[in-house]
Amino acid sequence: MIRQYLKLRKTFTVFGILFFLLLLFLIFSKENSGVNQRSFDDNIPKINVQFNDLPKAEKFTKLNIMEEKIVDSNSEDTKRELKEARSRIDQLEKKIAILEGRVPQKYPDVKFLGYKERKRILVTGGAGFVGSHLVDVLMTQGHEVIVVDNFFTGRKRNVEHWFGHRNFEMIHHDIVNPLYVEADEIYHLASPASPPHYMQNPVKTIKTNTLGTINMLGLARRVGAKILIASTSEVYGDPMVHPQPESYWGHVNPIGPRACYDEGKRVAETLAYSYAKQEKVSVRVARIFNTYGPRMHVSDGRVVSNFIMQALQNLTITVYGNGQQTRSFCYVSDLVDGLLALMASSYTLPVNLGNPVENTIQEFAMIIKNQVPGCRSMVAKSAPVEDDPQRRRPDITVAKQHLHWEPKVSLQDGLQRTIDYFKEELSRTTFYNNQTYMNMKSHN
Ligand SMILES: O=c1ccn([C@@H]2O[C@H](COP(=O)(O)OP(=O)(O)O[C@H]3OC[C@@H](O)[C@H](O)[C@H]3O)[C@@H](O)[C@H]2O)c(=O)[nH]1
Repeated sequence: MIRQYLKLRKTFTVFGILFFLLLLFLIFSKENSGVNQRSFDDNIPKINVQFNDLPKAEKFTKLNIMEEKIVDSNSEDTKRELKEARSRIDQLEKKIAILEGRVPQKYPDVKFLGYKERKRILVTGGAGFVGSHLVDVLMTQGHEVIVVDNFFTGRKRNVEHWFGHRNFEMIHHDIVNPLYVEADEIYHLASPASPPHYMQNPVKTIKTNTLGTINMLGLARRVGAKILIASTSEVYGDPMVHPQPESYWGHVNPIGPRACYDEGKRVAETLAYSYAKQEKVSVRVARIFNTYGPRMHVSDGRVVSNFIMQALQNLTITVYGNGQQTRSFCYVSDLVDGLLALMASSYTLPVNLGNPVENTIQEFAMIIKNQVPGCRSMVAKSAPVEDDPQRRRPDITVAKQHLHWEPKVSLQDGLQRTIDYFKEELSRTTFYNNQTYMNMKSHN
């Protein structure tokens, strides 16, 4: 009797284990298929999903049928669209292959650094326009880079070529809330920088530059990191001294529409030197003047992107006010070199980083119009912007003397690279707009 009971118990135990294993198998296979689906959905634009769901052969059959019809109709526009569609499909196929692990992700070349030279560097706003270019250089130099961004104005696309790299980490986080990570250096760039963007959400802008800066300075103190604060030429306001040296205290309207940014950055500087004095934090402060280059958003709203986008589409180039206000434009790679030089130097007071070549905005509109081949845009004046600084040009004596830095890229070269970038962005946007339209038509 006892023997029979033991035999029966053994049998039930074996069945129990088998049943448990089966359950585990079912759960895991379900989760894995979910992960694949998620990463696919996250990375492929929604508008293309239906088409991309088709097997490759079927896609090309579809395209071939379209192509035959197009050859018949002999429409140049449609032929161009088809060519773009083919290249997009190719790109998406490659992306899918990488996501499915069929081919390894290819990264830009990265130097190997030994553990003594390799630093862990935090870049706040690292998915933004300037931040992402800085991240590229730091990664290429072989450092470990942690990007923190809340994607208010930054974009994953700017850094997606590093996704999965063992030296790269991306944290979706708003620095208005505390952050606990280990770092040797912090580049604190997070903040909207385009006037229409920061004016659209002034409270958020001032919170980022005050609370966000306190959090980053607190982090630097806790982990003993050196920190570089991205300040701005806007701390000089509408300047009464020209060109502006670092010793100039500025002329800022504390309650005007730009105050959230100007005063936010002024407080950020004050905080930096307070932490340096009281908590012995090692700080660097860069006063960044107008910067331009690839990865500016097409709807960034600043003058360079606005004028180039208008010129490329033969739209009216809108000069705000009388166009006699001046600016000096620095190409983004020059700025990044300046930021790196400042972080590496022992100079702790604020440093102007910008290109001293100055133009009126009216002249600048003509420069861009002339550099876009076949541009038929008119240049027209529109309402002035409230509190718009009338003159701006950096005095870069300090940067030259202490960082041995000055800009190298001419306005013509920099603009050419930027125009090429916006051309590509425009064809991308047109393509997706057309896709949406085509999809809508096929659904009707
Ligand atoms: O379409 C436009 C856009 C802008 N402008 C004018 O062009 C000039 C430059 O304007 P932007 O918006 O590019 O930039 P601003 O110089 O006003 O501010 C910038 O200063 C330096 C940085 O810190 C920031 O990136 C940003 O705040 C202004 O006089 C503006 O009124 C136009 O005439 N037309």
